[in-house]
Amino acid sequence: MQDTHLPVKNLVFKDIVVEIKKKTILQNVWGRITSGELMAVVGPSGSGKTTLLNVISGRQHIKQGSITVNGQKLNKALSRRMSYVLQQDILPSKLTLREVLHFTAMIKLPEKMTDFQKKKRVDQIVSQMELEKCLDTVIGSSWMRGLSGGEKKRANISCELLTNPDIIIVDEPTSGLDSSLAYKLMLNLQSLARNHNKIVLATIHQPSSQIFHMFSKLLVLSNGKIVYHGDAKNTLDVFSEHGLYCAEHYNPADFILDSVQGHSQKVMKLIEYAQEANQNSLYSDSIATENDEGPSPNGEVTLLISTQEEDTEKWPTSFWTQFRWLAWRNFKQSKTRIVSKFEIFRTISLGIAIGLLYFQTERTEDRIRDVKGLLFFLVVQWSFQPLVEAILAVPEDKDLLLKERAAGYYRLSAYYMAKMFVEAPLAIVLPMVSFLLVCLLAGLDNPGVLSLSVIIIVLHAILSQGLGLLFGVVFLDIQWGLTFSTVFILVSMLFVGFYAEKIPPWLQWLKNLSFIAYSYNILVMLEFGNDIPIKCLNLTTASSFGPCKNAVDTVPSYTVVETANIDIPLYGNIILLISLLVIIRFIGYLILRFKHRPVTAK
Ligand SMILES: Nc1ncnc2c1ncn2[C@@H]1O[C@H](COP(=O)(O)OP(=O)(O)OP(=O)(O)O)[C@@H](O)[C@H]1O
Repeated sequence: MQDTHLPVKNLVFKDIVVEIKKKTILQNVWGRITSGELMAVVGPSGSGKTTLLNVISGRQHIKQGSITVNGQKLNKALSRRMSYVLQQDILPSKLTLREVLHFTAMIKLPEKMTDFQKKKRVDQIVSQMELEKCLDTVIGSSWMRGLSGGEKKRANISCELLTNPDIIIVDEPTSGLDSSLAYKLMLNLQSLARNHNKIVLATIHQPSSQIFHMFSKLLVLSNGKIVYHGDAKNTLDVFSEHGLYCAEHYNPADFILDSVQGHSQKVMKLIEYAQEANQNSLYSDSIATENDEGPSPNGEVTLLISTQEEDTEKWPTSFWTQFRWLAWRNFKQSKTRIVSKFEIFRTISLGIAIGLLYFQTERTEDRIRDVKGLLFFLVVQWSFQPLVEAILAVPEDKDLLLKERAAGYYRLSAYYMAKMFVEAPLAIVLPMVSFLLVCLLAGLDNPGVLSLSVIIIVLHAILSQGLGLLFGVVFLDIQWGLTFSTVFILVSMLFVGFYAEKIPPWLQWLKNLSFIAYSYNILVMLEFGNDIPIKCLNLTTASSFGPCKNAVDTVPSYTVVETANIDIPLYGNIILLISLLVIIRFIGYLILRFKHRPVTAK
């Protein structure tokens, strides 16, 4: 994939200053790493290691400083030659490792590679990371057994290695692993640097002495400042020159970490020494300064890329490929929820129960309210069910989406369309089956009316699902999503006019927001908007239905619509329903795009 590129020779970062919420997290941090080297970033917890990796990978805004690759400022094209393995192993829990690697290869490797070449690339990585034995094991989660911690970490790294990046950034690769697994994993990373000429940059919390000796370069941070930066093998000499002596047989990494806790006089001297080294070596470095235009005025990572380059290289795969593979993965990940026997049982049994309650309802004056009640109930049922399902579906892949967006895996539009496509059966098949079942049992079986009503209930369910996705992406939290949606649906129900016919004038406007009202009104107009006769009761004087009071035997059905206080005509309601459906989906997309824009990887 990189054949057409010049090889990456070095990565240099200079004078990096990061401030978060007015707190200085990194202060004049600098460093240089060349291909074939493994650089470790060590330091006490909270010293700024992850922040530094976020900066180098272009995911954290900086107040000051610059990052260059081969002397060229970091830009989108160069960023694509880096891979960032996050500390957390965020992978789709229900897929097997083989499926995850296959998906990643299909989405991330360029379209011009054949499927065979992509498969070969996967095999190569699997063998490099020694993952052959667990290819058919599911990834797993805290609720479901799957890959072990070490396997999951290697799986995570493998996904990032598929594109054959030149710069590999890994945050805490050994956390949670036992010493032998940690050692093996670091051997893998060392081999990537040494044998494949990559630049490998990793933060390590507490390396063993065996692991320490694998590092070519070391960068020691304390409270956001550099205490040491240089060859790993020279670290102890520099420390001892400043009065910090490591006892024989003591783990050098432990010694370094113990020494830099707090800012003693000796550590302050080391910080000064590191700053001097920065002045003396790095600024005279011709590679670092070549093509370097200095820090951007606002201190942010400048993305120097031509429009043409961006257009042609922004995504490795087309929208269609991304949509297809995202739909495939989404289905695999959510199929137990989408094709759920519980869901089918709930829908059918509830359908039969409702159908039997309203069994073969006669067209008589006293049953008009029952039929309207049934239609109202069905609309409410298909408001709650798809909406709740969609709210539960969004947080399911929140972390995965944020991680993959930050790494530029795919277009957000491809993700959103795939999600809608995969979730669609819940909003199409189930309401359709349930509605037909209930209506046939209840005797609402006029073929013309029934077929149009089914379409309306499906549109309503799709709208409710869209609202669920919208609330899901707004809150990205199940509890908040469910709480808000319950209030929203219950208020929408109140404003239909079914429970309260006289709504106070100052609250009338809320009627327009009731999405339930549009669908319910349409169903009433379809069911009663014809001249099929309704039998009046004999009690003409006591009749509760106005049109029957004129001592007539029957009245046409449309008199129900005329007396129903519906102020928008049938087509107006249909247009409003469809418009709402499109607008809600679009707002959901915009919120996902702009509210949850990935900035940092942590
Ligand atoms: N979004 C944020 N808001 C406020 N403070 C933050 C934020 N992100 C990071 N920090 C602070 O920045 C400092 C450096 O954090 P960072 O995660 O880079 O440290 P670290 O060395 O990677 O720590 P650890 O080894 O525990 O992962 C910490 O004090 C942290 O609390």
